Amino acid sequence: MSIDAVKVKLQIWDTAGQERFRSVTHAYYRDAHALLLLYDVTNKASFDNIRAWLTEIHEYAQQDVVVMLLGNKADSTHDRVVKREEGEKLAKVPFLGASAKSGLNVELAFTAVANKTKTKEAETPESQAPSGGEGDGSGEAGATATTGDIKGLIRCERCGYNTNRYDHYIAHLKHHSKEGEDHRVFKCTLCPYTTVSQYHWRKHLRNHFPSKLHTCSQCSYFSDRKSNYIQHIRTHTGVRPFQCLYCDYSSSQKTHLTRHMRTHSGQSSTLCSVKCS
Ligand SMILES: Nc1nc2c(ncn2[C@@H]2O[C@H](COP(=O)(O)OP(=O)(O)OP(=O)(O)O)[C@@H](O)[C@H]2O)c(=O)[nH]1
Repeated sequence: MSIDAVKVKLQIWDTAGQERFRSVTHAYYRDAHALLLLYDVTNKASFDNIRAWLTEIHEYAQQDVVVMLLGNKADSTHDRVVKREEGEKLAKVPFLGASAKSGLNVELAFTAVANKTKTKEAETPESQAPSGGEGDGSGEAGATATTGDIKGLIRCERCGYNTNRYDHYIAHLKHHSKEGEDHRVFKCTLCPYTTVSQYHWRKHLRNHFPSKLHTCSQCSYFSDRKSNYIQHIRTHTGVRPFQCLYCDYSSSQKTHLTRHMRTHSGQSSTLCSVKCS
């Protein structure tokens, strides 16, 4: 397949899933660059087996192997016994609902792992995502299975921005190509989420702080405590409202002034370095 005008050759091995073939399977995935792990959404046992497969992968596959979990037969909405959320929650690997019958997300799954494998192996940071790979969004119970399902799979090598959506990634790349563009990336310090959109960043933070949150308009700082936020803002404005009574020292933070004052009172072994040493 073609990824960003680069031809990527995939050699695909369909291994037998049954327990009795497991030892044969080890040999297959030992040298694999990527593994697509499938279960049948109409068969609970196949889903329950996934944990065992993940353990095997952890034990036998290459450490940096690209793994993706697929909940197949998404078209069988009436017979579904494994909810989509269960698949998403099962492992910290990208998940897609798929259907070999309707073709839902089949191409996307291969494109995504090929892209990830290519990016991982490329020495240069110039790797880019493919421009296609849209899922048709049909067949998933209560949810649309689209490109948006591959969590954090696509990462911008230039700035660390990562997304689960190709369309967002492509939009993100434009930030790098525009001359003079502000390359700010907004990061969540509580989880790996990053975005170039301040709007989405604020929206995301509400997941962590549903009630009150103060976000800095100039950087990725946020706090649920107003006093901390006000203190942070002074790092941008340069305002230093806390003045020493004995010398020229001033600080943006009260705690810094308190520490400084000890140099005058003799409580600190350090001497004041501003004027009165
Ligand atoms: N409805 C539906 N049926 C499917 C889908 N994929 C596979 N099947 C059916 O599920 C059955 C098993 O498919 P296989 O491709 O043999 O499954 P497998 O996992 O390769 O089986 P092993 O060879 O035992 O590992 C067949 O009857 C397929 O027609 C799908 O996406 N939707």
